[in-house]
Amino acid sequence: MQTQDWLNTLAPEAARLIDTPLPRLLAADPERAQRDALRCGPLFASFARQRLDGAAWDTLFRLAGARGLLGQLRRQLDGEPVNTSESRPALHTALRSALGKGTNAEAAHAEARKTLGRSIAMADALAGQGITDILNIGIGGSDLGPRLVYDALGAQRRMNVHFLSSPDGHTLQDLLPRLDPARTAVLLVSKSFGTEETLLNGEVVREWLGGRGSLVAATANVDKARAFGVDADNILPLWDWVGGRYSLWSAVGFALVAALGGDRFAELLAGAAEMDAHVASAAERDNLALRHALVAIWNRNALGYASQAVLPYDQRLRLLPNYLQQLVMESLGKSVLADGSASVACSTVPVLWGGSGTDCQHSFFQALHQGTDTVPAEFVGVARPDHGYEAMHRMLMANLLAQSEALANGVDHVDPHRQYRGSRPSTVILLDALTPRSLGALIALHEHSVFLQSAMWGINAFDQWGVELGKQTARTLAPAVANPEARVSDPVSAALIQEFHRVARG
Ligand SMILES: O=P(O)(O)OC[C@H]1O[C@](O)(CO)[C@@H](O)[C@@H]1O
Repeated sequence: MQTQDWLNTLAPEAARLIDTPLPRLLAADPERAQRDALRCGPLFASFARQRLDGAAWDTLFRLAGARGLLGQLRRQLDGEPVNTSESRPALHTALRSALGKGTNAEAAHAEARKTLGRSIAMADALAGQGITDILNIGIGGSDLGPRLVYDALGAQRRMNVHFLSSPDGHTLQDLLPRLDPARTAVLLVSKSFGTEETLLNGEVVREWLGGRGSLVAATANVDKARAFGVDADNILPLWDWVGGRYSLWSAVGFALVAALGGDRFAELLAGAAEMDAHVASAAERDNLALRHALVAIWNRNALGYASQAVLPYDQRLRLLPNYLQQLVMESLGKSVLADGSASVACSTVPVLWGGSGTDCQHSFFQALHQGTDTVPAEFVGVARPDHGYEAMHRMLMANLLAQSEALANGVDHVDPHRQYRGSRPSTVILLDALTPRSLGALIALHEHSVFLQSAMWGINAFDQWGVELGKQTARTLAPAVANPEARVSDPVSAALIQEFHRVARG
């Protein structure tokens, strides 16, 4: 089925529902609260407040079938070359699951198990040598995943982890005086070992180490890591079949293995594997990732919503929006078909943004409730906290639930300033507790949803050519930033660089 055909099929459903108030849909079908909610292990999700009714869901499931979405997911799990522009499989699922059939997937899983064993042994050895701190140097997928998980689960840790991503000397200036080179392991994380920010940060820190401490690398480019000065024994491999933003489960997560311990890292993998198994085997209507993806498609392509807010109501998950920004926007920010033959005939990625509750209620929620644009929201809460302040947790939960309800139901008021239109859709995800297992499941759910959305749109979720031009342009401007005499062809850049030199050099 072609894009225009499924768009045409959705259009009458959208026309029927776009002006039907969500409270009316909810009142007409109270059972949707139960029917449109699913659980997988420690994760429960309710889609009942999406602006959809039974007939629209039926249509979406029919289109998912016609586009073969779950069949395409199977191809990804089995190691087919779903990353078409780079002719590679995308086997991040093999890092945690033995679900994939066929030689590619099985070999990938075996490699991953072997490397995990090495990572655990190396991390234990570092702990035994009195290493107290890990400095994780990496950016994008080599930073955001470990950072999210460490922030979420690092309260119980055997080592501290510090993150250095951007080439901003302020971070280093603040960090290095607090670290003892003899008790710090520096971890260079770069799939390519060619990312300029990571290499520059690495050079400065290597000098600071001065031969003390340990230098460890996680990379697919072992030769470059060795040339940089990392001992072969300290290099953990990555593979071209894992995309950077999907690589948390590999040696990219070495800082987590070191800080949380091998057992808790294995639980993170097990939580993701549990979600993999669910998504690979659940029937369409019971399939959490498919539901999640179809809601995204509905909001983007049927209702035309151009942005999506992610709202964790747990401070430990405050980095979730940052993490999902890369996962979603780098994966789905595409406008050509996977085979490059044509432009996509529909809108693709929404702008993903967000912040943690309840702080966000006092910053941007005004716009969510009364702004002219509707922004679908995803609330993420945790039922059982890891503290004993019950009144605080009750207040946090009451606010999460209230916001989803208020956005949906709105309220009529004679004063237009106090009028809430309502009908603003949201999904509520509740984790039983914040554990490695539930966090693994939550992240894997989003990975699968992203792939299913890409399959609906016919785009490649696993390349990121869009980030290359900026990198190349930075290389061409670098000489002029260093030397005011160097020629710059773009007149605006030339003027900005002159202004920079005028102020910087005094
Ligand atoms: O791990 P590497 O190769 O240093 O790349 C870091 C990040 O850079 C990107 O290629 C984008 O610039 C991401 O996809 C990736 O996660």
